[in-house]
Amino acid sequence: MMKIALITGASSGLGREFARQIPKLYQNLDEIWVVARRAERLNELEMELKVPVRIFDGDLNQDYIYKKLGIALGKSQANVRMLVNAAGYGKIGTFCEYGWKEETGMVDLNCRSLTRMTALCLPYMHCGSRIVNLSSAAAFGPQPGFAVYAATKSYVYSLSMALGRELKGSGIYVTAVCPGPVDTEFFDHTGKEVASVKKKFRADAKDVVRKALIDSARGKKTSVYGLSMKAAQVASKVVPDSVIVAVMEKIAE
Ligand SMILES: NC(=O)C1=CN([C@@H]2O[C@H](COP(=O)(O)OP(=O)(O)OC[C@H]3O[C@@H](n4cnc5c(N)ncnc54)[C@H](OP(=O)(O)O)[C@@H]3O)[C@@H](O)[C@H]2O)C=CC1
Ligand SMILES: CC(=O)[C@H](N)C(=O)O
Repeated sequence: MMKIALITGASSGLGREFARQIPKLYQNLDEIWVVARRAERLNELEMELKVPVRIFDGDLNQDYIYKKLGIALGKSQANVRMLVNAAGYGKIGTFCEYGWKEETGMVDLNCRSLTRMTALCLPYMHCGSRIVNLSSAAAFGPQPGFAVYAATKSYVYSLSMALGRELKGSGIYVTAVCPGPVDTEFFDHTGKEVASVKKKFRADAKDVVRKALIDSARGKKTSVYGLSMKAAQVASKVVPDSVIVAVMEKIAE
């Protein structure tokens, strides 16, 4: 059986950082499989990494990429040691500013494709395998002006928690990674300027990923980087939603 890690969204930001750090922590991997649309970026990553890389360039909102992956998983009798679902995007702005295509596009990539990828890989996962899902601190409460994005991340958080519970006993652990703002290309695609407070306090992708991998190795259900985001997580459990919405609206101004 071929031991692999499969990473979506590996052409930039957090996904690419996972591809860089995973081989340092898991030295017995035969290959790393990377998924994203920009093939040239994935080629650069392949040149950079010492472990063999298999490139799946394609759009996760289309069927063909899952078919290609499904065939490859079966043919190589893959043992998926780690699945990182990092592909995702978010548009800043009110619900009515964007058409349905953009709103449902976020749902399709952030929720649907993550769910489909997880379903595709699970039969190839065994005791000790890890699923790392990129949720966000946005999962901790509704965000006016980032409504659909925050809702998709709540979905990822909820799914990760429940799936982790269902898999209890199988030795497969699921970790929802919930960072605050991280310095990646994510904010080049948000359509609008991000709130200044989010700009000021961006975490480094390297640190977020390092912590996520340690938390995943320890079988933790969530990985929350930084004191302020940990405080936000705790606050979300005790502060009423109406207050959270009002605070998030203020932050977005
Ligand atoms: N940056 C941040 O502040 C935070 C980010 N997150 C989450 O982390 C994850 C990674 O984000 P981040 O690294 O910051 O953002 P980036 O924009 O740097 O990376 C996004 C990745 O998703 C891939 N992607 C986008 N659309 C598709 C598609 N249709 N099919 C296949 N791949 C696609 C991109 O590759 P390509 O364009 O080549 O297809 C890219 O590799 C996301 O889920 C995001 O929501 C969570 C909290 C904070
Ligand atoms: C993009 C993110 O997910 C981040 N947590 C934010 O709310 O800015």
